Amino acid sequence: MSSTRLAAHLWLRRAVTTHACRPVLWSEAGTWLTSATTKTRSRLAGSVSAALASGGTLKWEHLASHLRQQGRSLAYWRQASERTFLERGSLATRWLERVHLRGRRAATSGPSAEAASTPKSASSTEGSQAEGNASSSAASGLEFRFKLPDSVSIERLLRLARPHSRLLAGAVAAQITSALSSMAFPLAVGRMIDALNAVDGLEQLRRIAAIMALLFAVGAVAVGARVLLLNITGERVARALRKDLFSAMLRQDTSFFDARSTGELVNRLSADASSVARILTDNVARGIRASITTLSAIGFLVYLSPQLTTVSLCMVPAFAAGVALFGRYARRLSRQLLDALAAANQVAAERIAAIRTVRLFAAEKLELARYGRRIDETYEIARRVAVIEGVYMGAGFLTAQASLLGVLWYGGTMVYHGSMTVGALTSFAMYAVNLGVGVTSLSSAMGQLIRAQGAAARIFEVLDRETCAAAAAAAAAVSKRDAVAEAVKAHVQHDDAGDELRSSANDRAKDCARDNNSHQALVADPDPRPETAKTSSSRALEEGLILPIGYAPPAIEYDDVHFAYPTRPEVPILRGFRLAIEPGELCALVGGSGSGKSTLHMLLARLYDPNRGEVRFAGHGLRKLDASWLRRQIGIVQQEPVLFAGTIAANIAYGREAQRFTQHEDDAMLTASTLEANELQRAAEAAGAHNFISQLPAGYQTCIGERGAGLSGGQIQRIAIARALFHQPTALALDECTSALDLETELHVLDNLLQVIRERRLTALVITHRVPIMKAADRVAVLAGGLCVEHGAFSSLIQNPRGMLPRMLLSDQESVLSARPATNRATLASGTA
Ligand SMILES: Nc1ncnc2c1ncn2[C@@H]1O[C@H](COP(=O)(O)OP(=O)(O)OP(=O)(O)O)[C@@H](O)[C@H]1O
Repeated sequence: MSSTRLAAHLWLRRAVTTHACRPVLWSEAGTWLTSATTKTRSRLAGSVSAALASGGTLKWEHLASHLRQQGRSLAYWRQASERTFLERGSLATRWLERVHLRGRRAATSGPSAEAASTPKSASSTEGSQAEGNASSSAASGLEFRFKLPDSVSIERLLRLARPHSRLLAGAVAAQITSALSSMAFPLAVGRMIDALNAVDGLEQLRRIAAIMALLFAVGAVAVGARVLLLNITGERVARALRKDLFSAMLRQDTSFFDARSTGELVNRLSADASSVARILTDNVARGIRASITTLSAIGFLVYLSPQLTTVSLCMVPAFAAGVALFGRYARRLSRQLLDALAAANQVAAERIAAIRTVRLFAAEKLELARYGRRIDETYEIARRVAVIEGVYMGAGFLTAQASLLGVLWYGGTMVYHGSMTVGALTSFAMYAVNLGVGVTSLSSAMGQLIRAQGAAARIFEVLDRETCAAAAAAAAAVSKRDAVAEAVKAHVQHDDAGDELRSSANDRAKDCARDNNSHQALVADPDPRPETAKTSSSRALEEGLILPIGYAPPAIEYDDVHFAYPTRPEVPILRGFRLAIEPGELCALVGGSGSGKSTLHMLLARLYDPNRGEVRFAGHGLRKLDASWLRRQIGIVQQEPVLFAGTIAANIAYGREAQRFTQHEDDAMLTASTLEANELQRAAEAAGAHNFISQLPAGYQTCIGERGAGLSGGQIQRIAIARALFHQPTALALDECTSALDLETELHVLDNLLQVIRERRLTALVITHRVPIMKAADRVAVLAGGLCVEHGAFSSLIQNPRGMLPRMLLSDQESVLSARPATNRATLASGTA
């Protein structure tokens, strides 16, 4: 095996074994990877890790064939000099996501996928790997099982507590103290019994009692300290886990959320995190205490009678075998139980969030039954857990009792023959009981720890999942050093900022290129707005490229964009969409329902990446840009905007508040009241929201409920528009954002918006069915069949009798007219279409 292939092989193995999976056909991967660059390999490593972490069963043949395709494409990519490895990596990422989804479907569709992945196939493959025989592996259609781990290693679980090791050490010290103080008790009882026959018995009794009183006092303090320290440690572990988990969730790409429910994710944050934390800390302490009890009990037993100790320990091997069996079964059930509970919570969370819909359809009974079914499933698994726990604990108890009986019988015989005192036998029996308690408690702690592994697996699944965006960001960081200098030059030339600014920007670009830590690339800032209002800030963020575009409106370009949603990879939405919007141009986007108009916005904001082709903002491929910066540039108003519970002012200021927080994180949360009231009002006026807001009792400080509860649909839309405008974007992406308004208000709001777009010279991509907007737009683009079928001025498109636009408007009009009473027809025909 050549050194490159060996490196590729080692890489893939590392990526895969990290997630405890069984990979096959190493040599196949090696063959392809020899032609890949180091960077591509590292990208792909991330992708494979992500796919593995997400679980499912992936078909190796898919992976192999796609790797080959990637190899072919690589030659093409090499020719296209302006494209970086980043795109290649990203394509690989997307493909792996698709394979992952296929794998998930295969896993859910039946046991065949599972069956195909036999240990035999794995081992035979490892054999082929050792041989490094590419041809034999290529011919094979073996499967390669990406298995979601049922559990994580106990070692990894224990590592969660490492940052709190001091507290934990305190708790352990307290635990040891309390365990040792109580371990002296049986010895003291034996001595007391034997003292009754001694000459100075009373004196001995007094002395022993005094020592015991002291030990008990120390033990009581130790118990209190242990409980306190353990609780605090548990809470700290839970806090850290939740923060890490939430942060990992926020980092995930949008398709991650398409495939998972809110309830399930919230369940991981709440139940799983606290279960892991509590079980971890409680059981670590309990396990330590049990170990001390067990070991010291054995020590005392050996000290009192080695012969009798042998009798009492003869049951231990049988018990250990029981523990091992129980562990395997309990781990699997524990994971199933958590999954079932999460599914039940998902139903509850979704139905409670949509309680109005449930009521309107009088579906309470249906939902109760649905939830009941889920909970019954949970109960069924919990019942099985209870049964095996019961059997396990019962067997443990029986072992302990049998061992005690053996001690009493055999020890009694020894006392009878005079080879042991009554006191010693009493002490021995008590230590034997302690041993039983210690072993039972140790095994129970192990059992709990095993169950925690199941919950932890659900948490690590998210924590370990590398996102497409993260992969791209990492790649961007690598390529940014060169790109920043290039971009600064390009944009300063593009901008009207003048020679002075240009030279300053170039200076900074040179500085930046000199800077080894080019994550901190600073670029020129010709933006005269106050620091807090800048959207094209020169501030360096950690990831991607930040352009110094200042007031200059950006160009937006869709270049041969192909796209299918990751959750439905087989349904193409865009099939080579091309559209170039000039800086400061207002483009109206028209198309049938479901044609992919909103998808174009999603791609522009980089909530998804195209499968092929590129979206460019201000001349740069989106993958090269810092995603947060990009999103701050674009004011998006979705068709059904979502508001958060809080004041109206806080909702309007949301984007800017987030920006400020990112830039001055130390300042803690900025409240809306600290933000500029006048500007806020201007944004609301432009959105046509000021009038109704000022009529509310608390005006801008009026509190609204979750998802804007307490406001009408039209009011929510207007606040969302104000939120987008207050954000100070350089581009606007509006998605039928006035559809909930009455015609008069809508025209008023649209009028304001058009004025703002013109005044601020915003580049705008407005999805609409409204003729006034199409007329006002510089250009109308028509989307059909995943393509831009025509574009141009409204006046010219509408006059083309064979064009799409007239047909589309006509069919819209006809469907509206046929649905309305005759009296409205004339008005609608002349007013709207
Ligand atoms: N998250 C998603 N996952 C999978 N498919 C999706 C997703 N979002 C949208 N789609 C599908 O993509 C297609 C285009 O959706 P999109 O929302 O872009 O259409 P649209 O043109 O904006 O429609 P409308 O005018 O009705 O809002 C639709 O067929 C839709 O079912």
